Amino acid sequence: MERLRRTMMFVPGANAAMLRDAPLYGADSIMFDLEDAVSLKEKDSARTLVHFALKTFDYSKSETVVRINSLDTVGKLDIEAVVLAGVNVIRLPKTETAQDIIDVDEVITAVETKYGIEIGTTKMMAAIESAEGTLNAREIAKASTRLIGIALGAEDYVTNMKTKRYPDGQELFFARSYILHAARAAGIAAIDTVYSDVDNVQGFSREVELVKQLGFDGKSVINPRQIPIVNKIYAPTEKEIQNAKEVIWAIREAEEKGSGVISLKGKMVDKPIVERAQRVIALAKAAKLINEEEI
Ligand SMILES: CC(C)(COP(=O)(O)OP(=O)(O)OC[C@H]1O[C@@H](n2cnc3c(N)ncnc32)[C@H](O)[C@@H]1OP(=O)(O)O)[C@@H](O)C(=O)NCCC(=O)NCCSC(=O)C[C@@](O)(CC(=O)O)C(=O)O
Ligand SMILES: [Mg+2]
Repeated sequence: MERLRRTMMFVPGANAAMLRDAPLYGADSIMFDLEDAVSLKEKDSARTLVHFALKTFDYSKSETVVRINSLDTVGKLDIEAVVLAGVNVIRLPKTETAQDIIDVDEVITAVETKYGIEIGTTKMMAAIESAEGTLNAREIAKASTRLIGIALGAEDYVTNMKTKRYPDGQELFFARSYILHAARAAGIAAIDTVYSDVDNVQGFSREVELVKQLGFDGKSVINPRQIPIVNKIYAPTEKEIQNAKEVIWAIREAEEKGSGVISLKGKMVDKPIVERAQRVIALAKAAKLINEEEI
């Protein structure tokens, strides 16, 4: 079953207390930031802190992600420190081209080789934060077998587009749609961007509803208070769960009978319906609306 990534929580890499407490909030992925949430003079100490946090604290209930700096600054040092500490995923910010991904992939391979780590262990994500990156999203999403997803970084993107964020999100519609299509065509995850106004629960909820409707796997978040809101919106309804269970039971029955055609209440059930039902069940389990053994 594919991993759920409803929430990917940014944790500033220089904040030791936040690094320690990050696993308490139940984010599907914890994203330690060495890039824009860390000032220039704290880059080295944040890298060391994140390295030791990864080795010391128990993050096993979440996926661990580190947002590195670009390779033309201190990115290589970031990669070495976090690959050695066993991070699950490296997120490259401000990805412009497929070559950016290939370059980072090569550095990761060199580090894995140096430390005897199996090549390919460390996965990658690309954050797309500009017009150029958006237009290249299709090639970016297929640039490395390490890639598990691509994400929109909307604050940098709207700056590049000479606009700002509006409550209805119209300014992001093309980027969201294109990034989502690029991710789906490559068979990887699509993660929506952050919502910076932490206290605006209504605005945040509206945005989560929108990106769920579009098809995003989840959202980058910046504060633990945003996690239960995303989880609640991504949780399937009772009716959706019941329908999904009936679809799964119908496939099982068809398989037992050796029948290739699945029918439910007189209607044919085909592969996409089964896939959607499986995702509903995975989301319901993650939201603890049904237990693991139930289906
Ligand atoms: C927003 C705020 C200052 C609010 O502070 P507040 O103090 O009001 O928070 P409270 O709710 O009161 O905190 C209650 C308790 O939770 C703890 N707590 C809070 N946040 C926590 C957290 N993140 N991790 C662990 N712990 C946390 C806190 O320590 C306290 O613990 P305790 O004292 O024990 O009770 C704070 O959250 C925060 O700093 N967020 C991270 C910001 C950040 O990383 N920005 C960079 C990434 S975006 C970017 O770069 C743009 C982008 O690149 C994005 C893209 O690419 O997608 C693009 O272009 O769009
Ligand atoms: Mg950014």
